Amino acid sequence: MADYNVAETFVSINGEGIYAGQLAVFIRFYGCNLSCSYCDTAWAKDALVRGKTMSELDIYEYIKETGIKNVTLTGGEPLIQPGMGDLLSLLLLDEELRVEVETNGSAELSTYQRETNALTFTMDYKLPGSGMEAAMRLSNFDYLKQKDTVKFVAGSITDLRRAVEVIDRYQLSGRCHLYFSTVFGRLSLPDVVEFMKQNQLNDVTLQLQMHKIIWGSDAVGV
Ligand SMILES: C[S@@+](CC[C@H](N)C(=O)[O-])C[C@H]1O[C@@H](n2cnc3c(N)ncnc32)[C@H](O)[C@@H]1O
Ligand SMILES: Nc1nc2[nH]cc(C(=O)O)c2c(=O)[nH]1
Ligand code: SF4
Ligand SMILES: [Mg+2]
Repeated sequence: MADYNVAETFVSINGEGIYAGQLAVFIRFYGCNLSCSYCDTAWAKDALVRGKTMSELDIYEYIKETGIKNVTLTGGEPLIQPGMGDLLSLLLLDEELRVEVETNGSAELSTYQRETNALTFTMDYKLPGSGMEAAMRLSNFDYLKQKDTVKFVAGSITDLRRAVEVIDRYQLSGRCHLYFSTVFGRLSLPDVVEFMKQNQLNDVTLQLQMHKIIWGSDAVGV
């Protein structure tokens, strides 16, 4: 039984990814090994913030108390928490739950056993504007399944061009979901759509962070 450092827990609608628009219970883990230029959750790795300690059972019981079936594990970076494999195994024993892990692309994915569609990874590929591209673990692409997602958060058209290069070079089209998002408020959205048209990006989904549209970009706990 491991203990996990949890920055916050809440129920909201999922604003991102393949379950966007559906209710989800969020477990936001404390701490991150990267430092993206645009991080909207930098407080969750601030040394002054004390996360709460929760065991696997505490987390499971909290999830069940909410009555919500979509579970999003995020952070910070969830996959640097020791014991994460045990937590995932426990959550997946409950066939009612659908677990999504938001991960930053630097953590090893091959260690997680996945016979089930109830666990999906949304893996960021950090683009040049993040300052963190060198940390990407490219071998993760080999472990992605159809229901997983590679997500590119772009702060410029240069970033979008790099995303297309990565999709082409690693032949990601058709292998998993591909999402574009913008660093919130940073890029002109018509320009992003124009870029998608120009590049005939038939397999890419543009997603806007729905929770920021609903509650504003500075709201926490939503
Ligand atoms: C806060 S991160 C936590 C999970 C993990 N550390 C990661 O980076 O994927 C969750 C998602 O929010 C995205 N994100 C962070 N800051 C953002 C911003 N300012 N605008 C748009 N998306 C942002 C990240 O790229 C990631 O896809
Ligand atoms: N409502 C809402 N949906 C989200 N989907 C992914 C989030 C994240 O921070 O990983 C997030 C978040 O912070 N809030
Ligand atoms: S990896 Fe995720 S949590 Fe860490 S700094 Fe980047 S966006 Fe923020
Ligand atoms: Mg967020």
